[in-house]
Amino acid sequence: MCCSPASLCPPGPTTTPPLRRPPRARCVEGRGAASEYHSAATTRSLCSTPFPHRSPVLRPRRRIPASPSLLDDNHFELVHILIKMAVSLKSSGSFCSTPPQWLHSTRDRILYGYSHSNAKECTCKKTKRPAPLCVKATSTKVELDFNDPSWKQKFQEDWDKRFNLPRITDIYDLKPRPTTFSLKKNRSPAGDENGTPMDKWNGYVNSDDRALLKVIKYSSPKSAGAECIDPDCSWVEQRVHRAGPRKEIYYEPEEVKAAIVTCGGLCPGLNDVIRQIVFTLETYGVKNIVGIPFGYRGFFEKGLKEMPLSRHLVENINLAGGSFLGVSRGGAKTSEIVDSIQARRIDMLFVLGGNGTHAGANAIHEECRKRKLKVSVVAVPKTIDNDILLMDKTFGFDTAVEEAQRAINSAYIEARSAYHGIGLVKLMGRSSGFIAMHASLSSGQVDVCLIPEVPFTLDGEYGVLRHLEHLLKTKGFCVVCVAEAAGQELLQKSGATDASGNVILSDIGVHMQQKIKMHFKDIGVPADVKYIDPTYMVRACRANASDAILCTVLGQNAVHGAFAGFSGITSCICNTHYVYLPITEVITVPKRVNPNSRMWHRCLTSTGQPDFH
Ligand SMILES: Nc1ncnc2c1ncn2[C@@H]1O[C@H](COP(=O)(O)OP(=O)(O)OP(=O)(O)O)[C@@H](O)[C@H]1O
Ligand SMILES: O=P(O)(O)OC[C@H]1O[C@](O)(CO)[C@@H](O)[C@@H]1O
Ligand SMILES: [Mg+2]
Repeated sequence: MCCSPASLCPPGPTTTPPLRRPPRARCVEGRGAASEYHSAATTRSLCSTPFPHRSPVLRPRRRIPASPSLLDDNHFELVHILIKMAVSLKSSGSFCSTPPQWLHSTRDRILYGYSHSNAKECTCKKTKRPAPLCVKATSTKVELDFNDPSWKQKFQEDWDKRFNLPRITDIYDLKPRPTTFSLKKNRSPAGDENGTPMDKWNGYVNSDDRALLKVIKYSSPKSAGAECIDPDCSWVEQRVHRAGPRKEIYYEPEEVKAAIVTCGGLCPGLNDVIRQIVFTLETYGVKNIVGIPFGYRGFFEKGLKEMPLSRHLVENINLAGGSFLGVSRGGAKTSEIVDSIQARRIDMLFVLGGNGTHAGANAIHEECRKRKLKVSVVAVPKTIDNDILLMDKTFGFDTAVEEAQRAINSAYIEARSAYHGIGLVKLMGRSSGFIAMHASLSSGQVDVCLIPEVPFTLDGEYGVLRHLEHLLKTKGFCVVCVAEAAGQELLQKSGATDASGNVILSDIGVHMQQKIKMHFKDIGVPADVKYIDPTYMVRACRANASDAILCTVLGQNAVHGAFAGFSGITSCICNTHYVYLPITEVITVPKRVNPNSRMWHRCLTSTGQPDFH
C-alpha cells in the first residue's frame, strides 16, 4: 500500500527529547588560508560560541579550503587536481615550503580554478603568516597576470581559441553547399505581391551566434558557489557556440553514410537520441544510416554486423529503455576503430556516451584528422551520473533521479512503519554525488545524504551512527541516502577495474548496513534496518518527459553539427541554451558536487544533517 507520509501512514514512535552531546568549540583560525573562508564575524562566533550539537539548522562547515568557493560543480574537481599537483610539486621541492598548504586567493598569489587545467608554481614572498599554497593562474594556452590591464582581453582570446570548434575544413579545402534542411521544403513557398517566392523560414543559426556560459556576476569569491576568474570576481563573458542548423552544409546528403554507436553503461534516453538522429538525418536527405552494435566493440568484433536504420525502424524505440543498438565497455582500440570507419566508408559518426566514450570519440576524431579522412565525429553526452564538465546536465540524469526517489520513498515507508526503522538507500554515481543529492532533495524524505565529495566518519562522537541514534530518539525513524562512491576511504579497496579501466568501487551500502546493525546491537537499542540498492533500476528505464525533450534536441543538434562540418564536438546544454563544445574541454576531469555550492547547502538544509567529522 502506498501512503502519504502525514495522513495515511501509521504514526511513528512517540518522540523523546533529543540526544544531546556536549557542545564543542569549533575554531577555524590558525589554519592558514582556510581561515579566510569564514568572515571575521563568523570566525569569532565559531571560536567563542560553540553551537549546540545536532542543531537542525545549517551550520558553517569546518575546515573547507578557501578556493572551492571560487568554483562551481563543473570545476570543483579542478581544484583537487591543482591541490594534488601543487602538493606533489611541493614534496618534490619546487614549492615554497612553509606549511600549512591551502589553496588561497589573494591579489598577488592567486589560484583560481575556473577553466584552468595547468597549475604552475608562482613566487612566494616571505611573510610572517604561514604561506598559503601558491599556484599561479594559468590556462591551457595562456598565462594570466591580473596586474596586466589587458588580462581580460587575453583571457577572452584564449577562451575563444579553446572553444573554437574543430571542423573538417581545418584539414580539407571544401566549399559548402546550401543546406537541404528546411522545414518548409515540402510546402509551396508563399509569394510576395509580384508573385516572387519568399522564403520566410528563419530557422538557421548563424555561425557567429554564441551563448553565454555563465550569467551570474559574483561580487566576491566568497559568495556561495562563486566562479571567479580573478580575485576581484570581474565579469568576463565566456561565450560558446550556439547549436542548430546552418544555412550551408559540407556534405552531400545523398552520398553520406552515417553511423550511430552507444557506449558505456545504459542510460535512459539513448533510444530517444538514436531516433532523433535518424529522423534528422533523413530530413536532410541521408539514406545510408547504420547502427554499430554494442559500443565501440561493434567496430572490430567479428560477427557483429552494422544495423541499417530508418525512421520506420526506430519510430517507437523511445517507448522502451536501454539501447536499441546495445552498449559495451572496454575494447576501444582507436586505430582499429578508424580502420573500420575507413573500410565502411563512414562520413559521420554519432557517439553517445559518458566521459570515457567522449575521450574515445576525441581520439577517433584526432586519428581521422591524422589520416585526412573527411569524417565528422559528433558526441552526445550520456550519463545518469551527470558528471561531465560545463553542461547543465547530461541526458538520463533527471530520469535516474526520478527513479531513485521512488527507492527513497520505499525506504521511507519501510522505516516510518517499523519500530526504530532505518531506511538505507545506495544510489549510483561513479565519481560524484549528483544523483544522491538530487534524489534526496526531490524526495524530501532523507535525513542523511552522504556523497563522495564530502568526507564523513561513521564511528565516534561526530560520526553518522551517533546521529542515527539521535534521529531514532527524536523522530523514531530515519532515512539515509548514500552515493556509491561515498566513503570509499573507509573501505578496503580491491584494486579491480572494469573493462574500460574504471575502478570497481567497494560496496559502501552493504558496509553501512552492517555497521548500523552492529552499532545498535552493541548499544542495546533495537533498530530495524532496511537496505535498498536500486542499482540498475534507476537507469534501465525509459526517459521521463524532461529527458525526452533534452534527448530530442541534442540528437537533432548532433546532426546539424555534423552537416555544418564540425568534428570532435559534443552537443549539449549550457546555461539553458543548446550549444556545441569541443570534446577536449569536457573530458579533463569528472564534474563533481561543489560542497560550497548553493545546491549542496540546500540539500543540507533539507536533511538537517550536521558535519560528520
Ligand atoms: N581515454 C580513453 N580513450 C579512448 N577510449 C576510451 C577512453 N576511456 C574509455 N574509452 C572507451 O569508451 C567506452 C566507454 O567508456 P566507459 O565504459 O568508461 O563509459 P562512459 O562513456 O564513461 O559511460 P558511463 O557514464 O556509463 O561510465 C569504452 O569502450 C572504453 O574503452
Ligand atoms: O554497467 P556497470 O559496468 O555496472 O557500471 C555501473 C556504473 O555505471 C554508471 O551507471 C554510469 O557511469 C555508474 O553510475 C555506475 O557506477
Ligand atoms: Mg565514465
